[in-house]
Amino acid sequence: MSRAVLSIGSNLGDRLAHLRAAVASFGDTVLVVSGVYETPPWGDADQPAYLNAALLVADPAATPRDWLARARAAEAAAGRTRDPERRYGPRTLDVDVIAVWDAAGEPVHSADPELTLPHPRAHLRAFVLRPWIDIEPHGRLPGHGWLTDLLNAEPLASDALELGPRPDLALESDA
Ligand SMILES: Nc1ncnc2c1ncn2[C@@H]1O[C@H](COP(=O)(O)OP(=O)(O)OP(=O)(O)O)[C@@H](O)[C@H]1O
Ligand SMILES: Nc1nc2c(c(=O)[nH]1)N=C(CO)CN2
Repeated sequence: MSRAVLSIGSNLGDRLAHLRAAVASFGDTVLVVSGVYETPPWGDADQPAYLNAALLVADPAATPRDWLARARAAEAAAGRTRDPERRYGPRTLDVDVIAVWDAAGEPVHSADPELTLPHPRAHLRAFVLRPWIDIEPHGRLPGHGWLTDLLNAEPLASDALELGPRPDLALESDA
């Protein structure tokens, strides 16, 4: 399994530092990094705004489970804290595996609750789709279609209008 799109987000502490550390933790598997977007909280409005970004990563040796394990390790390194009572509550770092493609370029599909692929809520989240378009303008979310169509469809269109890249913030893959 070789290629994956990851979504990273933070809304607690030094948000940019958490995102930079997440990118650094993926080392030389990182092919492309999106801009940084400040986004309104999705799913639970009573929390600070997030910084979100997307990464394209590749590693010929990595299985889908390896990407999940690396995502969890990055979250742990950021000292991720969560309120178990709040499903979509605030966090220092969230790293989600959005989609994975195998060595033949075919999208991986999985209904395993531990690793569902593509991510089951990606198509509902402008904070995932908008940064992803930065790194793959002609990308498709497997099973759902073109990223640009999804982002422009209701009900995401109104969310998307609030999303703006923060040109003052940048992620470096070797940060
Ligand atoms: N594609 C995926 N990427 C990341 N985690 C996943 C995925 N599919 C299933 N999971 C599982 O989801 C569980 C909850 O993950 P997490 O705490 O990051 O969720 P969340 O960020 O609160 O919500 P969401 O999954 O909607 O982003 C984890 O135990 C993980 O195993
Ligand atoms: N804007 C935004 N909202 C969220 C995010 C996120 O990364 N960005 N992550 C969440 C955890 O599932 C819940 N809500």
